[in-house]
Amino acid sequence: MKIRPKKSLGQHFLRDLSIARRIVDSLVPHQGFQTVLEIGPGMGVLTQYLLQNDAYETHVIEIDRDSVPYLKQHYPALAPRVIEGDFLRWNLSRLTEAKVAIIGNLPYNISSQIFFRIIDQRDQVPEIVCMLQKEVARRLASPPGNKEYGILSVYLQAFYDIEYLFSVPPGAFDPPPKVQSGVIRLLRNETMQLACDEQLFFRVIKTGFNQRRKTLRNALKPLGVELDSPYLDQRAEQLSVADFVALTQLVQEAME
Ligand SMILES: C[S@@+](CC[C@H](N)C(=O)[O-])C[C@H]1O[C@@H](n2cnc3c(N)ncnc32)[C@H](O)[C@@H]1O
Repeated sequence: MKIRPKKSLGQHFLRDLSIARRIVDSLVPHQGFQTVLEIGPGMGVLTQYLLQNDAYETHVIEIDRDSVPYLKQHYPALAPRVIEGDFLRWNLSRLTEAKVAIIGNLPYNISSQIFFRIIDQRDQVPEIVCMLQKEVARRLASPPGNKEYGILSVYLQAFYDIEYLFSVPPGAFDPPPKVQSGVIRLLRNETMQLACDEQLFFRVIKTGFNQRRKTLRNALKPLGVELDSPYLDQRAEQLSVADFVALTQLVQEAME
């Protein structure tokens, strides 16, 4: 018996097995993790290939109550490692204190929230491979100076190197989504420590992009600080992560 797809849970089941294998093969096991957590396994199309790899132990977290018994029945070896729960309310430390790689064909309606949760737990997450709406995937991997570059691109690129891997057409799913999909890989950039206050960094980025067509001189007015910097003549979408770090340091000094 198959699971009837629920729109509210963003369920579009991948039915193209060659794509499923390609997604799982995109994980780079030498990243120093022995545990993989799959978000939203559904009927296990990715899980079946994850279970074939002995380099790591696979766990899954699934919110759908119909999916949990399905997975336990079809993959008995996985049964003790099926978590019934909401990833957005769940801490990785409940699973292990060690590193955990994350994989998933994400529910597109909550993909940004999933990334914010991962950023909060980033020191435990060396690698993420996921499929999401193509437009969002492109945006996250976009370099500065591009219209696609936005708030979440800068937040994530501060901590991860992001690579757009390949696109997946709607016909590969049941039911087909209305949009194209894209697969990305994020590798934790250990060398880059955030050399500024993190909360302020997030605030500067958010404020700058809130009025992304304006120069930062105008867009950052809500911060209420007097600044003098060439960055102010640019727009938020033109600044790299390193530029935002430097700008945040200037804002911090001006606030002191
Ligand atoms: C796009 S489907 C992918 C299903 C399966 N991995 C596949 O590729 O066919 C997204 C999956 O995420 C699950 N899901 C939705 N919200 C979730 C949440 N907050 N936590 C965990 N799983 C969730 C859905 O029930 C669904 O199975």
